[in-house]
Amino acid sequence: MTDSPFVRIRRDLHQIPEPGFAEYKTQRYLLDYLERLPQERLQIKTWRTGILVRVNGLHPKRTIAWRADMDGLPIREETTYPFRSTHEGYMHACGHDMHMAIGLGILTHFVHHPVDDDLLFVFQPAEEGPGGAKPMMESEAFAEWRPDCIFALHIAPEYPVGHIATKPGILFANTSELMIELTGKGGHAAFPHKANDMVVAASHLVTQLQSIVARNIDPLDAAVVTVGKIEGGTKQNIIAETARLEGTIRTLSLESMARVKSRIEALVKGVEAGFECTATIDYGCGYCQVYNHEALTERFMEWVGTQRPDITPIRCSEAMTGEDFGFFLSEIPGFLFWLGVNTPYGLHHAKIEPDERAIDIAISLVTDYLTWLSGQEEWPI
Ligand SMILES: CC(=O)N[C@@H](CCC[C@H](N)C(=O)O)C(=O)O
Repeated sequence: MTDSPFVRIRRDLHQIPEPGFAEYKTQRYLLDYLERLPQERLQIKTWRTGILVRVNGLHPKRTIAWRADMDGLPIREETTYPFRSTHEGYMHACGHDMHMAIGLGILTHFVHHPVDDDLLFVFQPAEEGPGGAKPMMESEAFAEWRPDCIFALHIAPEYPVGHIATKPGILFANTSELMIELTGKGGHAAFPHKANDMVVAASHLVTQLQSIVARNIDPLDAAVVTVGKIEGGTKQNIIAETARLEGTIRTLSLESMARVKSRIEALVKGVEAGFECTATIDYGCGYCQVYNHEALTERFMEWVGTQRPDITPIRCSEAMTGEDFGFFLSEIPGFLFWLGVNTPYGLHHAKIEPDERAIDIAISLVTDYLTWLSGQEEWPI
């Protein structure tokens, strides 16, 4: 049992993870909660499966935004929780249940303790793909309440509870999804010379793709090419006519992103020639880097260090994670920080169990920070 209403909310949300742009039950749950709050200062709009909530300030001159993402992942949960996912094959394995509960906690605080400025809470769908941030930011609904600055957090399994980590400038990488379809000629397993086997072609391609980061990219300009899924063939004694690879590309620079893509295209052409097959490449969704506003982030780290002795701020390195929050930061000053949740299993792991004490810590940290920020005449923007 827990006394914290926001831990209970997190557990409720944990049980209903949904794919991007299909967060129907999640949206309903959040709306039901919002509708039970005192309504005097609240304005609520939905955008697709997302929600925008404005908490009107006392003497508003500016709008400060807080963003939480909403979608789950196609992972079969293996936690020890009694409140496991009830959606078979889906799990909140990237902490978005924590992010939403924290978002509601911060919002609830300001409903009862308004500050001068208006606050905008952005519950954003489809962070894991195909990306809700960009279309949401381009929507009329968002334009009407466009904020002056925007902030977010992401849970970090590797940091202890009570620690946060961030840095000015680039924090997360540029990303692109990668889907490659190979089509050859199927046939009987006993007559390989009469077929073009796409399981063999795909296996060669996966191995060749590993050479891009090792041999085509400056080692000081980090890049990642990960193939996370392979599908091919239908039965053990049938030569596979088709195979499909699904993966993701991560780079710190846009030059490296272009270079990785051109090398993938060259290697795929080579496989087409070498294995007498045809191939298509689809880059799916791509996110721009998370680039933290330098002065705002420096000031935040300094503020945590001086105003919150219970919290340890860590100046971390950049990570090859992707986050479509980068699209918000490409136009609106702000930053994202990691929130320590101390668990041995990483993000996207079926056994991840974030330490829930981080929820109330984050709510109190962010409410304090936004209250302080709203009280500042001048922002370092
Ligand atoms: C924080 C996090 O884990 N984000 C995801 C974003 C994925 C974007 C897209 N589906 C892709 O795979 O490129 C991540 O995997 O970093």
